[in-house]
Amino acid sequence: MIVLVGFLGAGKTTVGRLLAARLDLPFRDADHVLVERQGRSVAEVFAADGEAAFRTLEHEVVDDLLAGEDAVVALGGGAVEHPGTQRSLAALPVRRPGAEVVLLEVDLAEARARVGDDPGRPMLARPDLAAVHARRLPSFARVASRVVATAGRSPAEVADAVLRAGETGRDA
Ligand SMILES: Nc1ncnc2c1ncn2[C@@H]1O[C@H](COP(=O)(O)OP(=O)(O)O)[C@@H](O)[C@H]1O
Ligand SMILES: O=C(O)C1=C[C@@H](OP(=O)(O)O)[C@@H](O)[C@H](O)C1
Ligand SMILES: [Mg+2]
Repeated sequence: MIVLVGFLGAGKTTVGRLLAARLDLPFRDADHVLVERQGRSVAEVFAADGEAAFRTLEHEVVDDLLAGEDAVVALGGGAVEHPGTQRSLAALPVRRPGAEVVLLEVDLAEARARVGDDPGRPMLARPDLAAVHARRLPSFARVASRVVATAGRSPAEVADAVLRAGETGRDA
């Protein structure tokens, strides 16, 4: 199992799909599963129930995916903010030997350039997005067993780097 973490716009969903095709594994995206279960979009859940409720729903989805079939799993950028999700990710290598949590790195400016003002990503409306980015960095670093830079790389090149990083833990 490969689990992709990283800030919104890092390319988790895009690269995850490519990786799954290369590895001949199913692709699972926590946001897609949540939307399917809720019958509502991410933006609708944020607007009606708030971010804290979204994080609880997200945690349930992530735990199910981490315990489920072998797959490439893309998480949402804020999943690591939930303490239960942090614990589940930290426990993954023990529960599933060989499983990897891969951090796709992206700085805030690049992330913003990639996603524009996508109304499907309600976090973009936050005035303190820079602080959100900064406070997630230690959580990403704590849970990741591999780190892959995405700046200046196409999604296919990032997928290559993820596979290469399997040998060293870092792609550079
Ligand atoms: N390495 C990359 N370089 C440039 N654009 C990218 C890259 N990876 C993803 N993108 C683009 O950035 C946007 C966000 O990608 P997405 O896969 O949804 O990221 P995430 O799931 O991490 O939020 C999409 O428009 C996607 O095509
Ligand atoms: O950063 C965040 O808090 C979020 C990121 C989104 O996923 P992506 O990282 O795939 O955009 C999605 O889970 C939701 O909009 C919240
Ligand atoms: Mg995504």
